[in-house]
Amino acid sequence: MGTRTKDDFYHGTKAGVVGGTTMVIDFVIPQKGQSLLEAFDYWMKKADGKAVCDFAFHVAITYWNPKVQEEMEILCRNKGVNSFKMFMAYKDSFMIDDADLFHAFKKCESIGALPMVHAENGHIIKENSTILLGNGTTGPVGHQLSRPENLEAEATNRACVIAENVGSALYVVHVMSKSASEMISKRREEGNKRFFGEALAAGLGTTFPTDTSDYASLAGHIMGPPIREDPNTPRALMESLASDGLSTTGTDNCTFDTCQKEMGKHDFTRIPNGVNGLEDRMSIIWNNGVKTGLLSPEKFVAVTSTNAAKIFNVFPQKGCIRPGSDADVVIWNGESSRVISAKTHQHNNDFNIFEGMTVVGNTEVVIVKGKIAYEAANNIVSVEKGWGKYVPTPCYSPKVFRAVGMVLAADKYTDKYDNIDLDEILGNQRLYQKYFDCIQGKGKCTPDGAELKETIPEALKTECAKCSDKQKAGVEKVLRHLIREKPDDYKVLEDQFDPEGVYRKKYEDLKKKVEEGKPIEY
Ligand SMILES: NC(=O)NCCC(=O)O
Ligand SMILES: [Zn+2]
Repeated sequence: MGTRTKDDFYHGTKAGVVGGTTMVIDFVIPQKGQSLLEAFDYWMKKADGKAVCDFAFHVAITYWNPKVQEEMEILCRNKGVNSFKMFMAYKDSFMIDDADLFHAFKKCESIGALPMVHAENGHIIKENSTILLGNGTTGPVGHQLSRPENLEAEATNRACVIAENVGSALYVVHVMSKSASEMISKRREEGNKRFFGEALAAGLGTTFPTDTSDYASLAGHIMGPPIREDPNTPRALMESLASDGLSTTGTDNCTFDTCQKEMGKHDFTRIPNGVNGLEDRMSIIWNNGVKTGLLSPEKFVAVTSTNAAKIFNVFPQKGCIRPGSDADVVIWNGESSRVISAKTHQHNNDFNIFEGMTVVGNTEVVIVKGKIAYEAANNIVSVEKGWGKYVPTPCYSPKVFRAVGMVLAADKYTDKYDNIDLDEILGNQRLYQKYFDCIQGKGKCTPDGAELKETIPEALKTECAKCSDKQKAGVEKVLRHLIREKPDDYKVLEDQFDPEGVYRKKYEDLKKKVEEGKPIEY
């Protein structure tokens, strides 16, 4: 905040790739009052041509007004952004209040996006900080004292309560304490599978140093919410991942060097918040999760890759190895060991929070979109600057908007027209043309045609989440017919309903399946 991170998109993604991460989702953070679209474009310029693996964006909402709402819609519909982060901390800069959180969550729900929160009570942090500084506690330990675990748990619970009142989904980023993780896991156990929590490499892999004499080490570990001192926290967070209480693992990779961290030498509130994690995330999770018996290798894949790909709606392009998926492949050696050090890491930084730790479980070979990018054997890093491209994350992620029990009867499409004879329409050119003209807005619509026209955009985005089985079969029939018999009409509809090409990848998969005569999976 107020100072530039050491890792740019080149160094950050390179570190990620060497460690086995083949796609990143970064946070676009607009300044208060700045256009969200302008901030998005600025971030795109920072990433494009530099990233060595694919990337996507979450966009932060740092203030609230009608223009923000409009821009959220544009980002969602046309730019491939399906998640927005709100800060409950950083009072007087990025924090927004509960009413705005309520409205932002509501907006997300209405446009098929996922609201994310940084959950800490910013008001109390500010009051605590003032008292601590007044008492002469100016060093990094003040950061920890001003942000106790209960402020994270309280805000996490509050975010859940707000989302429950709105009826929205929720994703809590960087969950750093057991009590905060329990706020989410409790809801998930009760059946709300639309709430998700993310653990970080930092929280799973280390604790805050106890040697209070080493400023560089203490400041190097400063982030929000804090890395906890409690030695039980890393295991508790890993157990939560194992039991499906938390769903994903990220890094919030945000590195500052020793010199930048010096900014807060005499006032802990001025220490830039952020630590590394991208390069070591996978090894930390294997070492502390799989080697300890808490996670199975399958669960390791789920929490490091597949779950995130599904939640952010880039599955099966990412998050699995299948015909048609991107060839992002990590060959993993579950027994090789390495000592983590800033002297040897790929980050553009002089500090590593895992310094000196021996981790078992490391990358052997990393392939990014079909190209070998790293070979451990001879420590060959052959990443290519700019090889990474922007991956749109389409709204209405089925994982978020079609979670168990979410689609209530009232959320289903009407069954009024379920008995219409599709074969008759598709087999009769004159009848077919009438429907086709109606959908394009070029001709009059029958009531069922009008209903269809209304429904198509959402049904395509949600992969027919609100369709009954019968309706899904009908959709499949129509799509097959269009792809096989009317490819030009299919193209017209593709241009009409996906002008920016945000959903094209999904359509292409579907098209391929139809061409291969395979059933469409919903
Ligand atoms: N986690 C962390 O301290 N990152 C910097 C900004 C933020 O809190 O999101
Ligand atoms: Zn944050």
